[in-house]
Amino acid sequence: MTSKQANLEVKRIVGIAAAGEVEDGMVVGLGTGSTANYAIIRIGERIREEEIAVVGVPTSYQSAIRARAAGIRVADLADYPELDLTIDGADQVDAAFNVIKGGGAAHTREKCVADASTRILIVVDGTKVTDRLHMPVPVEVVPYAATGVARHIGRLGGEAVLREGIKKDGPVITDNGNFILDCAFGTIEDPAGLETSLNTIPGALTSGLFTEYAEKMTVMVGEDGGYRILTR
Ligand SMILES: O=C(CO)[C@H](O)[C@H](O)COP(=O)(O)O
Repeated sequence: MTSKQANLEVKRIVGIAAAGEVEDGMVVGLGTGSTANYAIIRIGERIREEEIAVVGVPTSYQSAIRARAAGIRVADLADYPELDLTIDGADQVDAAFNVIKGGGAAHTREKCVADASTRILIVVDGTKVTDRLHMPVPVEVVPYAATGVARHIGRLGGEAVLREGIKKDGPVITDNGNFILDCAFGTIEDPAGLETSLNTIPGALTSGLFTEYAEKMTVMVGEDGGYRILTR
């Protein structure tokens, strides 16, 4: 097995475990990315096997497409402004449960759904757990303001790089029609303060820093053929 296959297997195991937390009658936020996809597939299987009623609120076109394919009834956040549970992946999680998301450029909708949820289950592999957040923070920006936002990021001590597509020439366009700036700050000493600063930049829609949800968050870490619950 290659290391990529092994990593996917870890994501599969933890995604399936998270789907086990879904109960009959729940409205569930469906995160974006490879780990969340495994949870979506398993929720669909459980709906058929156990005849449970679950409504899914997707966080992206990707999760909406996957949810429909899995047989999950899909609804809008506007239909269900309060959710029982959200299952989502992450790119980095620190010891205080501050999280960086947005590797898939879906963090704006992911943050809206997380905010509306009573509980958040974050599903990651062990490589994403760190003492201090240090990876670049994705910031979704209105294209008109991208240059100005990048200058603000520089004044905050960061370095912003416009994300470009892998299978598309030119900038990545989010599900909301915006650009992504990946903003490197080195080790982030004050994640909550940085999130607040990023929130005040005109034209910056949403940062991938999630610092306000630790109280309602459970972090499941896949490893060694199983998973563990991270403690804060
Ligand atoms: O934030 C995200 C998408 O915007 C993803 O949840 C995050 O990038 C993790 O993805 P994966 O489970 O594929 O590693």
